[in-house]
Amino acid sequence: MAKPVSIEVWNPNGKYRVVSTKPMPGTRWINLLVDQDCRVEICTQKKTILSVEDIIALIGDKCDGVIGQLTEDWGETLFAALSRAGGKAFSNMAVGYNNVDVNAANKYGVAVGNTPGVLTETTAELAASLSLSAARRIVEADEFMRAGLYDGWLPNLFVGNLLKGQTVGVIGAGRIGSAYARIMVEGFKMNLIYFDLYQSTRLEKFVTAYGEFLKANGEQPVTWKRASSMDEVLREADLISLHPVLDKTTYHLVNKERLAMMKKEAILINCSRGPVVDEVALVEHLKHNPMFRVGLDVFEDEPYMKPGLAEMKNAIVVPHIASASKWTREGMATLAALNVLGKIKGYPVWGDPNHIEPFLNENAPPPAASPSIVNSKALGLPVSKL
Ligand SMILES: NC(=O)c1ccc[n+]([C@@H]2O[C@H](COP(=O)([O-])OP(=O)(O)OC[C@H]3O[C@@H](n4cnc5c(N)ncnc54)[C@H](O)[C@@H]3O)[C@@H](O)[C@H]2O)c1
Ligand SMILES: O=C(O)[C@H](O)CO
Repeated sequence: MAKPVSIEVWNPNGKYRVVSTKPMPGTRWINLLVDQDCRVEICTQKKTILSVEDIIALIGDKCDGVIGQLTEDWGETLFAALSRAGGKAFSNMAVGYNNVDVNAANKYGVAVGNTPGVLTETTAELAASLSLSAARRIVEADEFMRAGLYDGWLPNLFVGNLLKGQTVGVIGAGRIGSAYARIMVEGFKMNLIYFDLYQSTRLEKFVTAYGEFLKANGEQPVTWKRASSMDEVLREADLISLHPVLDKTTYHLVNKERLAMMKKEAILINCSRGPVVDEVALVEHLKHNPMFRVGLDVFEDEPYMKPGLAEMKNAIVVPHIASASKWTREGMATLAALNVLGKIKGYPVWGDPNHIEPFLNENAPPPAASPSIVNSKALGLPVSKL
């Protein structure tokens, strides 16, 4: 795209120019920017993934801030272009920001925003959906019905895994990993084993309390265990869900050797980032272990799947939709816009990215702060006292 050919403009005479590389759900995010004297330009180009050149064309000669997407390569070239245009504000419309070279942003004094918290339960619910779909072979059974193959009930038709009393493993018990763990423990009475670099005390207290409730009511209590290593989780769990950030320490965290550690009939779920799993090794493992199942929302080379994965009946694959609920996506757009607006207006940074609810209350003006700036310390940005 040499020059942006399709742009939707709001508040053309606004003092500040904010570019959004994609249309985003809802209109609150636009109104919040327009109300603060921003001209909002939304790229409506049909191209799904914009190139660096496309985005440079969008930035142009004067741009105060950009709202971008996790599919875009935000590094030296784009932050230099934004800086040349006078811009100091960028936000990913995502909580993950592995597509952003934060050191390059620091070099140009550009704030990097992300959207934590608003997608926690939505993502955890999708991971739970994939867990159940894999355990009970829902997709295979649906295809069977639609193919007209059903000719009556049979004792062994699509027999799957019972989750109750089994062990659920979580790798990365942060916001989403903890929310997923609670769903699977409370909803299906599973026992938890988790591995994280940090202790998840709140999650441990929840499982303990729920176990005490069950015991007091004559039921088998649930248990929790903090594993000393990721391998311990892989060996012990019947169902494992991956929720770490993607960085150089988690790239191919699940590889051929670790897949071999897992139970032959285990279920692996990945709603974090595709490169956390060696997908080539995963396809081989699925081929040689027909009772092993996966549920994948993310892929190593999105939008492509590694050869062979699409043919695997023991794999459920969906196109990176874990945060795709209306409320969450509109909230992500709002947080991303407020990150950019906050930097433009010189607001401080919100002090607690785990409690961003005040920014999502549609009946009240948002706090005069940027919800979540990942390089606020590096840029020496003030923290809100609100
Ligand atoms: N598929 C989707 O649509 C979707 C939606 C939301 C988030 N995500 C991904 O999920 C990630 C987690 O989001 P979150 O809000 O829970 O973040 P978070 O920061 O709250 O949790 C991430 C956790 O990973 C842990 N961790 C980091 N390195 C680890 C390692 N080597 N081993 C084990 N644990 C490790 C951290 O300690 C932290 O507790 C995001 O970074 C994003 O990439 C994907
Ligand atoms: O990191 C994220 O937020 C997801 O991948 C998209 O919602």
